[in-house]
Amino acid sequence: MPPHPASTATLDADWPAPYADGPLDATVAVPGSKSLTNRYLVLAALAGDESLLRRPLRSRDTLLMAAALRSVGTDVTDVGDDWLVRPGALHGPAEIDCGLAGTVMRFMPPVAALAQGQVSFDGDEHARVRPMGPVLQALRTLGVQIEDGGTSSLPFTVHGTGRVAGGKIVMDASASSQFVSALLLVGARFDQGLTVVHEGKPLPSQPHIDMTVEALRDSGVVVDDGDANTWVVEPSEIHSLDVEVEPDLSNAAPFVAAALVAGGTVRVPAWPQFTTQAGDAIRDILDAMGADVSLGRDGLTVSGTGEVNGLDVDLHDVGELTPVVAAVAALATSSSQLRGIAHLRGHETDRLAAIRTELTRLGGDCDETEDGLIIRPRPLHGELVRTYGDHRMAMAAAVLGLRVPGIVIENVATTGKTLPDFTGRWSALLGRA
Ligand SMILES: O=C(O)C1=C[C@@H](OP(=O)(O)O)[C@@H](O)[C@H](O)C1
Ligand SMILES: C=C(OP(=O)(O)O)C(=O)O
Repeated sequence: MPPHPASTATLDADWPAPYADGPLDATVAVPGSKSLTNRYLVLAALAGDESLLRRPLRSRDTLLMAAALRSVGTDVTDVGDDWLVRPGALHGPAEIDCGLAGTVMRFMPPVAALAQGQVSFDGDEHARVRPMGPVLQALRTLGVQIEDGGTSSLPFTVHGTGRVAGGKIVMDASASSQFVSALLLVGARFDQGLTVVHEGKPLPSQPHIDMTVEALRDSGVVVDDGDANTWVVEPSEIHSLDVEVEPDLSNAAPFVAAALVAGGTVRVPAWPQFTTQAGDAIRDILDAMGADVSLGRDGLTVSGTGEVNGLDVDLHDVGELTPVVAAVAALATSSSQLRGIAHLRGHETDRLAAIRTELTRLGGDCDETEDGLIIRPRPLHGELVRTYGDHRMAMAAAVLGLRVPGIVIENVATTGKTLPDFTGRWSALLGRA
């Protein structure tokens, strides 16, 4: 399929990460949450009337989601900083480019099942090895016809008939919480609603499922999540939304971690006091690693001295933070163990292997365990850090660069997956133009 414009925005440029030669003093405005933006987009496309998403994230993953929804009949229009979403009759034929976005490749097939016609999906080369099977299998169980050449992965084609009867599905979502979220987001539009039961090893990223349930309830959908690993979505209309998208707290993580690593203070305005974003956990993590962290009405303030403690932490709920936490841990004065993150092997890249390999190349000491990483701080040296098309590997390398002279980040534009102008924002953090 021809590349979508949102897919061609990456330049392979290597970027010398700036070294911090003094304490930081910066205020960083962080753009909207990827996870919230893409949930709101899907719900707005399925709603009965038009929705307004205020200050959504515009990055590769969300532009791909908007493009995917447009291609099946939804009108997504820029209104200043906002997006006006007008739902239309869902239809094929359409070709959807998922890029490397887990949210697009998992959330869109159930939407395509509600479209009349054929919808084909493909994405980046690595997207073809990200786990996808349980979503396709669940849709087949519900009677949806899908062709995937027997691979249970991208590329595949969904043959929608415009309606899905619904009912109950049992799936193993231990590889990704997005399998559950994907089905819950559309369940109210199935004739009988939908019951999803997870059976298997523990679910990762539970806060992301809670975020889905809250977004559904904000749209007037009745969801019963009272029993563990079971969600019941009543059939109903989906109400239109008028929502302000919170800043992306996982994208904020490298910026606030910088205050601990380099010393000084970093403030993030509009940090929500209550949130379903898993990335909020960075506050407790940085506190445990030695930062002074305070959340007030004006936002979050993180201060540090440059002295970092190691920690033992279970990141099962918030795997997104792993690369940045690993970078901070590599600069600590004692060892760290990061647990509960075996599922990161199916993320943008095999993140456990990528972190171990790159820290080792820099002179670090990092071991992979069955479900995580052990990091023993060692003096690190400057080197090209490979990013494997993973935005969070690039952000982690920038954190290391604050304290290790000579770090160069390969393909820094990969950060555009979830954060526009990362290099400009990172330079501004250090007071550089
Ligand atoms: O639903 C979401 O928005 C997400 C869920 C999580 O996925 P996994 O459960 O696959 O880790 C998270 O890591 C990802 O960045 C975003
Ligand atoms: C795992 C991530 O993304 P995705 O939504 O593509 O799964 C991530 O952003 O860290």
